[in-house]
Amino acid sequence: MFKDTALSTLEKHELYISRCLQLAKQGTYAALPNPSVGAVIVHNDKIIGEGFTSAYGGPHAEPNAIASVKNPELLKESTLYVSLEPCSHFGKTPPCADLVIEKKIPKVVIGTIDPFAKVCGRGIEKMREAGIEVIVGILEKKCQESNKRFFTFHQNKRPYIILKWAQTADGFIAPNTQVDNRPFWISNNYSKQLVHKWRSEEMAFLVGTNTALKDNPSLTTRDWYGKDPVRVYLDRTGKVTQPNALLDGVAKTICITTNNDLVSTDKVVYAYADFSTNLPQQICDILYQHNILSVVIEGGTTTLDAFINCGLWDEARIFVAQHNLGDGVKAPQVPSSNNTVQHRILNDTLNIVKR
Ligand SMILES: NC(=O)C1=CN([C@@H]2O[C@H](COP(=O)(O)OP(=O)(O)OC[C@H]3O[C@@H](n4cnc5c(N)ncnc54)[C@H](OP(=O)(O)O)[C@@H]3O)[C@@H](O)[C@H]2O)C=CC1
Ligand SMILES: Nc1c(N[C@@H]2O[C@H](COP(=O)(O)O)[C@@H](O)[C@H]2O)[nH]c(=O)[nH]c1=O
Ligand SMILES: [Zn+2]
Repeated sequence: MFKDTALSTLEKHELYISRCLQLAKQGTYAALPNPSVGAVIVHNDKIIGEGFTSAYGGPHAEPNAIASVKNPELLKESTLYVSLEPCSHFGKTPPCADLVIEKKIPKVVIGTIDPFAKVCGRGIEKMREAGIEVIVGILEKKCQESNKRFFTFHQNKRPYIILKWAQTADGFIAPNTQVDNRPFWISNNYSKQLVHKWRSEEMAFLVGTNTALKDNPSLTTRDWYGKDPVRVYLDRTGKVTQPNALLDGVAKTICITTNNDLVSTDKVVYAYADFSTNLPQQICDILYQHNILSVVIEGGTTTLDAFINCGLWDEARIFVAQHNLGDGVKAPQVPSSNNTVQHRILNDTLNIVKR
């Protein structure tokens, strides 16, 4: 409640949309591949209802916020604040724009328009046609950033791409020769656990052929609670064979290959790519077709460099350990960015670089 308020109308709009963003954060990963949205219902400068998107397939933010209002009679005199345009289509749930109209909410303030082709302004249009006052574009950039995977997917027709690797202080990701079938570990156990948290959050993890062969990686979520990501590996000529861990069938796995004749099984889905030209873009197209909104490129350097060289990445998460290796597989380098944040994880440094 604003008593003796000095806030302008715009400041109030920004305050409530900020609250929507706080709420939306709680649903970010569970809602995928849907966006996570926050909604706040305000009556006479007082919040009377709040909600955010339920786990995928469940109700959206608006019905959750509406259901939380104790006295539904007040809806007719309230403003609905929502970080993303209310939907206008029948998906897993009915259109939220219809519900807003049905509940006779007279005013709606929206953070940003929905880039999804089936909505994309139609929710706004529907509500305006029903006589609702609709304001659009409050904290627009922040609202888009809050659903960066969803926006990248629908606007750029590719997943949000996170490059990730661990390197020694002197810039190596592995020794030249390593014990077969086991990764050479560089980062510490807490960093490793954080990576497993990311595995539970992002939709896919991808490795190159040499990494699949040398490390025999599982790419599953073991040191954190949650789902496994879709595992993706490159295998131009069919070098990765049983008993590689990537073929154990415990999680959906996509093999990108030049072999057109391979028939997908319950363990591996084969996807064709021409490795001689712009492979990263083809990988993006394949992941887009599989409805994958985010991918972590785990390495190795050849694979990471391929994405860096064609500018196909959004974020890099680089663990730097304190010890040296002297020689080995050189770590990739991303162009320096003034959008870099550094975290300390015991004796590791984690640099998060955004393009
Ligand atoms: N510290 C860390 O965070 C990590 C370390 N690693 C280490 O990295 C090392 C492997 O790195 P690296 O040798 O660079 O290999 P990669 O794992 O990146 O695999 C590269 C191979 O993939 C195939 N390929 C073909 N075309 C492309 C293309 N356009 N882009 C990418 N790959 C292509 C090639 O194999 P082909 O010729 O058969 O087609 C190529 O040699 C391992 O020792 C592993 O342990 C790996 C991941 C993370
Ligand atoms: N060596 C190294 C990493 N290696 C990455 O982890 C993969 C192994 O995954 P899993 O088999 O599921 O444990 C491996 O193939 C490579 O992609 N990661 C890191 O965070 N730090 C490290 O020092
Ligand atoms: Zn909706």
